[in-house]
Amino acid sequence: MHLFPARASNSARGSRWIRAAAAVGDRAAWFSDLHVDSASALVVFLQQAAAADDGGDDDDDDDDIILRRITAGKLPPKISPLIDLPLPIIGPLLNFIMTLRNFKKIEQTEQFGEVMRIPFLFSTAITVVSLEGLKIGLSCKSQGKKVLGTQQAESINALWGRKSLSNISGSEHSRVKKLLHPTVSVKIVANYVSRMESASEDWLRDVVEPALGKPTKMYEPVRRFMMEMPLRLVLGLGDAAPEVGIIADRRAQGCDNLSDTLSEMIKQGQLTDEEMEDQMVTIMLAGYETTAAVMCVAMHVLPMHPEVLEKLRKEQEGIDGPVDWAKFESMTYMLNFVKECLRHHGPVLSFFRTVTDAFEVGGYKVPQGYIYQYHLAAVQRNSVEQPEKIIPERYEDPSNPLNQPFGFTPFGGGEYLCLGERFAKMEICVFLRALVMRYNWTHAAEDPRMMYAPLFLHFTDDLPLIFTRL
Ligand code: HEM
Repeated sequence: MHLFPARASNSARGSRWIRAAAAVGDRAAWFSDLHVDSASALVVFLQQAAAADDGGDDDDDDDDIILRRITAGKLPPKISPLIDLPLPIIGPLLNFIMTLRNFKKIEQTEQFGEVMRIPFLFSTAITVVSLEGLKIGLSCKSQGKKVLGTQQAESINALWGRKSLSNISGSEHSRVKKLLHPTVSVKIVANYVSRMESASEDWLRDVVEPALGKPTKMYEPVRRFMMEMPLRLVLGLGDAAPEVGIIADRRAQGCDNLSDTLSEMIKQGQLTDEEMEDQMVTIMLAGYETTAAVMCVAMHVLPMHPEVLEKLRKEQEGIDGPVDWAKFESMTYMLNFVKECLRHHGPVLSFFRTVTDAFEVGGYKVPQGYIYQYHLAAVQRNSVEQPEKIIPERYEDPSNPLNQPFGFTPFGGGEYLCLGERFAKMEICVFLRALVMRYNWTHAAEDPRMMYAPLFLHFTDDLPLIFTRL
């Protein structure tokens, strides 16, 4: 599947993308430096799309979304990554960086306890690896009182936008989120099931088939693949949409017959253009790396769990294609397997909030003004027996801690609960169905390397696998 065909059918869009991509080059490097890897990868993807899309006139580029933002000089000067704090004291920072590696956090907890303090010169972060800490982080409340507010690095703010769901709070956040829910409803996401199925089949044909029998690095190709789907969902790109996701053009041309997120937002007529733009950028960035990571975790664990693979195949063999929403919902074993992948190596390590009011966690006082880091991945992984093992049946047992409130939170919770959960699960299940029905595979490297860098799970050796046809 190619989102942007090598020859663009028409268009104003070619020149716009090419000019913006040219301007963006060094900014992409800026992002890589900061390890804001997802932004960097998306920029490269867009540049390549521009290169493929070579037609066009000299239309103005007012509406280019990510590119305009990146080239508009809105970015803050280069300072420390992630939480934009003043210069740190070296020891704690090194410690902090080291803990991002895989599940070192769990080992650290054994050494230092579940609540750790990271002093910086002018500020302090508290990092909490416990269920109690997670509950406070997700609900933003302690003992019923609101104690946490949003906290994003200035660099992320600049890229995602000040009106991004991730950067707004309180009644503004509730209003925008309420308006966004219908744009990712079952009705909308269901439209993408068959697209995801055919896109997955095309992708397997293009990427896996030519590599049969040879070690092939899967992580990067999967990531690139997963960049395309949010762009389709959000902007309708490559589908019926008349233009490259442009708010003004879309409004002018009418979108009554379109059902992507942007068209739905325009039809609602309740969000400003800035609000819509920021949500689109947010969804594009939030929506691909996470999903790609889960698909790769699935590919990583399945060769070590042949009994699970067999059950997955059995379930899928009982479901005739093509898949639709009802068939997707009937994939209960597959859904439970995907949950296990999310538990085994949740794609999101942790999140940050700002302490707006002092509170206590794990017997420690957390003062106002501190930064609060709560951990999703490590807490969940630790919450079951035999955490290394993939056991989809865990989700069938109501007494399992995973099935208790806050027991399973890879998509977050509370007011900031992931907007794309439904879409993500559909994408992953439909992709895995296509994969397990066609191939067997083994690891080409003995010890696949995974790490959180900085907050999202990455396969640093690109997950080399060897596929054979079933
Ligand atoms: C397996 C895949 C995914 C995982 C594990 C995941 C995880 C998360 C988590 C943990 C949050 C909460 C952030 C916080 O507490 O501040 C979140 C928020 C969000 N996610 Fe996802 N996500 C995934 C896929 C997606 C997809 C596919 C989309 C879009 C189509 C998406 C869009 C969003 C948005 C817009 C938010 C912000 C919600 C808000 O602030 O109210 N995510 N996600």
